[in-house]
Amino acid sequence: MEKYKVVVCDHIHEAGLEMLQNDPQIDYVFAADVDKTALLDVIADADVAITRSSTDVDDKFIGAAKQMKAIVRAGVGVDNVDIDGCSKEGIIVMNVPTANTIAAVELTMAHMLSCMRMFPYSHDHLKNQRIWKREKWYGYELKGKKLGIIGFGNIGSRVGVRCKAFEMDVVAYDPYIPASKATDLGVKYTDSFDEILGCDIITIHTPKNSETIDIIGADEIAKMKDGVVLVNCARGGLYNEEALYDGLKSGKIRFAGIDVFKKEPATDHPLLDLDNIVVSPHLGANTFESQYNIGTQAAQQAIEAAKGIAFPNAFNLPIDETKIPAFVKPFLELGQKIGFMASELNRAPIVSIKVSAQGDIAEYLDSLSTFVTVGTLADKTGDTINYVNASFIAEQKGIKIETSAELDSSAYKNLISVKLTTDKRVVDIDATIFEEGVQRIVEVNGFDLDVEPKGNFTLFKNTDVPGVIGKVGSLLARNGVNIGDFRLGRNSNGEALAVIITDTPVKDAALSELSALEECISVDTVRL
Ligand SMILES: NC(=O)C1=CN([C@@H]2O[C@H](COP(=O)(O)OP(=O)(O)OC[C@H]3O[C@@H](n4cnc5c(N)ncnc54)[C@H](O)[C@@H]3O)[C@@H](O)[C@H]2O)C=CC1
Ligand SMILES: O=C(O)CCC(=O)C(=O)O
Repeated sequence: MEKYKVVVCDHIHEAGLEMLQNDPQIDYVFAADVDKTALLDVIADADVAITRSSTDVDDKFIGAAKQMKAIVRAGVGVDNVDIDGCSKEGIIVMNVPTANTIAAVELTMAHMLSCMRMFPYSHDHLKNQRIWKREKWYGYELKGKKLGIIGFGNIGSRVGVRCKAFEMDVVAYDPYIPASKATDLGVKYTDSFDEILGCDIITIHTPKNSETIDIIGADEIAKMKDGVVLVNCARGGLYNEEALYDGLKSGKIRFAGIDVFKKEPATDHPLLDLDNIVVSPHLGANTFESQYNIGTQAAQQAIEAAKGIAFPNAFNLPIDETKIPAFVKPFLELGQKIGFMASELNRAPIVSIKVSAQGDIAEYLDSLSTFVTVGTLADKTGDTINYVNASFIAEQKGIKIETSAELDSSAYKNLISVKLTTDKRVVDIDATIFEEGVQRIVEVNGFDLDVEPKGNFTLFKNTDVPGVIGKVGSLLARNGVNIGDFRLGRNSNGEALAVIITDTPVKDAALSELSALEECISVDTVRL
């Protein structure tokens, strides 16, 4: 069995580590406590690395990662990942985009309220200095204040919604969204940065890049209202730190709530000397809920990437973004996944791969076919497959690749089908993505299904007679296997196909028992 090395470079939730531990094909190394120089040796033969903001993926890291296929940034910001450098070495960079959104939103609210009511200071006064001085702690209300949000993405937009509930007058500045994204939420949209600078409170939620570094500097602060409040729970350096310090020192900025610093850890930062600032040590993602979500999603993405099943949330897939619209990208990922699934269900020398598409995605058949081929051949040909060499390797192996744009005859807006022919049999899988981004396998070998391509799959085909579901259920229970989901498809030949998704992989002994059932036609497993 092929094994893959995944190095966890920073702390992630235990549940994510367990997922890596429980996958028989993954050898994982927990290196969060390893010194960053020693880490370079640990990653030398790694297939995938999971990183957070404490690990910079810079030229040293990339140079040391000789076999790396992918990096999963367990969080949103990839400003500490050299994406171009990774692309040059063929390393795919992924993030986990929305798992910590709510945690960052709520921390922003905590900072905003702390700035208005100064309660970290009054808390310290009472708790640590034992002073009861109510007249010292007059603050301000959020109600009626004008809030300027710079960057109206996942976090900024949710901050906007919460601030509307506080009866604030909310205005968003984000040149990369349609105005309706704000106005639909009852938030005013502006394309005037000066309007934002004129607000009572300003909060920023953009990525950190060449356009946003120092987006607020001395000149912008000079244009602000006296007594403005600034919040930054996005990235250090979006507000120029020297200008922020001067503004706070002079009292032009009344208060600031800051979670992030240009250089972290920031234990010796001049901003910490001021007494009109509330700070936290980059805690935007620090809730148990978000760490669970990020840890498990990062582990899932790392497993999929290591095996070549899919590269979800990738930044640098070899796709020309100007030629391939955003809605097609998830279908490419899905195509790779069902290509992988088809080849796992049909483990024999491959004769041909046929990729068909219906709907608007049919225009992008060549790209779909490349991704399906990568998934199908991932680690099955003894070669390292990537998006550049996939069709070349297929050709070298004598595998015929066919594509076809089908007529729109199905009930689905877009449908991708993979038909994998080996010298033993044919496996045919159809899949789609619904409007909400939900991936679904809708047909396997002529059996209609409705199942998410994720988890430990056992495909049990049987003669369609009464009592089989009960037998299969109790057999698995006897073998200590818990069923998470059970989907059934039937055909007109008196056969049924059960797709059983289990919490843990079904072991060989149980598979043999399943095959021995008199109704059984075939049993296959695949882990996605
Ligand atoms: N403090 C913490 O622990 C955390 C920090 N973050 C950071 O928060 C920030 C926002 O994250 P998300 O909302 O998830 O990202 P997102 O990608 O959903 O939203 C970012 C928004 O910024 C906009 N934007 C880009 N350039 C802009 C510009 N020049 N002016 C105005 N808007 C611009 C984009 O159009 C987008 O709508 C990121 O920097 C991320 O790294 C995220 C999670 C936790
Ligand atoms: O967990 C981390 O590394 C911090 C979270 C963060 O800043 C992000 O997701 O962008």
